[in-house]
Amino acid sequence: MKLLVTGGAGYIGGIVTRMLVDAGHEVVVLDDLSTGHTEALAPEATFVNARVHDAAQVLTPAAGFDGVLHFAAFIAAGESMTRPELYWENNTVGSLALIDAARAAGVRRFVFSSTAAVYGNPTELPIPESAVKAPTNTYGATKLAVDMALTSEAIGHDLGAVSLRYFNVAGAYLRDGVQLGERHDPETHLIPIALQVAAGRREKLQIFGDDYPTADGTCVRDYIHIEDLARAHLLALEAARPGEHRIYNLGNGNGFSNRAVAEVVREVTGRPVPVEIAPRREGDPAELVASSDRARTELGWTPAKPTLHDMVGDAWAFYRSQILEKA
Ligand SMILES: O=c1ccn([C@@H]2O[C@H](COP(=O)(O)OP(=O)(O)O[C@H]3O[C@H](CO)[C@H](O)[C@H](O)[C@H]3O)[C@@H](O)[C@H]2O)c(=O)[nH]1
Repeated sequence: MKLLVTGGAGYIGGIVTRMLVDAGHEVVVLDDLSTGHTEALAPEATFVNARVHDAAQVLTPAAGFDGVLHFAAFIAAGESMTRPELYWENNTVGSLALIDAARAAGVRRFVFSSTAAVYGNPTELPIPESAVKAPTNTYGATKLAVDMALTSEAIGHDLGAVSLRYFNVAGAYLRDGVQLGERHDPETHLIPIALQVAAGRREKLQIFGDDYPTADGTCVRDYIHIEDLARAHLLALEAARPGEHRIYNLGNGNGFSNRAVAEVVREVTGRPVPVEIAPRREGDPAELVASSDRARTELGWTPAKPTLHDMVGDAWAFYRSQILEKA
């Protein structure tokens, strides 16, 4: 297929692009490099430096695109509470412009990066796709709005849409001499920050809140390896059917508290990770654990690296070779 990948210079979009190219697809990457890195771009893909808002410049009827995979977004849940306008403008307004462009260009398949954050504090665990959607942060709300727009688009204009609701993505892609991993600036995600502490680049890990209604009082998340997550995108692309909006949770169904994550980082790195309890971060749900039964049944998706040790091990290998050794 000829595919447009937005956010292909990011952690997840960059890795999915490699896998799409390896599978024989022709890929054009659209990314404004606002948070992405040129090193993450797959050399086989054509790169266009533009915002998703301007996708119509590339996504023309004459260009003959079969599908769009839409990763480009702002993703820091904490920041989305202090700068919500950025998130609505980039994540929602930008996505609506992209959907318009896709419609005008006759694109039949659309795979969207949705999130566990759409559920807010879940009323049932593990969380099925049918659970109540009540986001507690703006990030989740901006993504839920796009999910709803895709449902309308599938019904109204026969789009084949798939939303993949990521739980917490971790690990790195370490294959064929290519090393791609998580690198945000500034870093806000738990595992990369804990690795910076283990590496001595940061004094301590601040854990945001220990008074949540969980076993040890810290928030609980369900981690998924980037390779398993990426593979689900290729399956989703094949599964897209005109007039249907399919939605799949992607996680392993195992909850790890923030304290437990710090412990796994200590075990894997063999280094101390001093922890300090800090105030809660605005907008954080207490516990997010996925039921991914639908993805397993309908997509035939099976995670190959379900353990947090594997994820942290790969993230640590990436961090040491790509960040510490090149610094
Ligand atoms: O220095 C830190 C960083 C994070 N956390 C805590 O660690 C947990 C995980 O936080 P992350 O920022 O790593 O990720 P989120 O759980 O906020 O994940 C959200 O954002 C992700 C993308 O960034 C995914 O989309 C995911 O589905 C969505 O829920 C949260 O309890 C957070 O408060 C800390 O205690 N200290």
